[in-house]
Amino acid sequence: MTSFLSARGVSKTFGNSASGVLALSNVSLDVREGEFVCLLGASGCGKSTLLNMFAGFIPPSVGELRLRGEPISGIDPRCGMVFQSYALFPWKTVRENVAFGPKMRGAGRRERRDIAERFIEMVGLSGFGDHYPTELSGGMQQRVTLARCLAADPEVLLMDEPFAALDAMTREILQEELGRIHMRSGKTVVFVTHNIDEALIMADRIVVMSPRPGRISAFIGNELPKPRNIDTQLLPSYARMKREVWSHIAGDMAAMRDNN
Ligand SMILES: Nc1ncnc2c1ncn2[C@@H]1O[C@H](COP(=O)(O)OP(=O)(O)OP(=O)(O)O)[C@@H](O)[C@H]1O
Repeated sequence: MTSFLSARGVSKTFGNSASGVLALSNVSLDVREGEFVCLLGASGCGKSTLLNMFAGFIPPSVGELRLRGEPISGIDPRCGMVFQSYALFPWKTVRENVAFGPKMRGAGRRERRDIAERFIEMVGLSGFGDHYPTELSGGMQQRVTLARCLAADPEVLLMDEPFAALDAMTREILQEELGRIHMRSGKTVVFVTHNIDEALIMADRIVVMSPRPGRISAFIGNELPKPRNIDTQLLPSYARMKREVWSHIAGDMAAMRDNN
């Protein structure tokens, strides 16, 4: 079976090979269509580097990345990226921001408006279509970013710590909402985080990464029942999973200390 999104033997060195930084070493990963994968690990283990390679922003030094069996050789409209900072057009309204993707692919005025309204509603911002980003809170701006990405209808959502800048309560609400949107849309998601709870709430599968050099140290399937929300964290199975994930991360950190 051809995997939907894959990395095969991928390494990345920044700078020249003699004095450069080996950010990723021999990473292989297969993401199934519709799967929600979290890349989890401490700072500097290459999570963003791997995500940026899936997005086609940077090429690997060694190895290959593929989407639907085709090599990823540059930025591909089938992949939508959501960053930690909101990256909205400040001079456009919420509706215009969300309608940007459909406009780029040639949708007419009416269709653009309908699509924008649908996604604005999906992220819980009905009534804010005429507002400008600066008139919204950080959490609302991140909802707009998510709506804009979804409205462009990418096959894969690549998300780099999208909720890291938000307060804890807003983050939990948006995690729940993204989980709901994922269940409904069936999109494939690769989501970077260094937060174990976030990975446990969001992921179908957690890919634990460790630093120096960045590599994958464990794949952990997450069978916690869905939809997941704050109550999920009270389940005994949640505590068991958290202990399992933490034991991998703590093991990696101990190994790193011993090597220093
Ligand atoms: N453009 C670059 N030039 C040089 N080194 C880089 C570049 N991008 C990343 N690196 C290095 O590669 C390594 C992995 O970085 P990366 O940002 O992928 O890690 P990360 O796991 O996403 O970290 P964080 O959680 O802090 O964002 C780090 O040592 C980093 O300094």
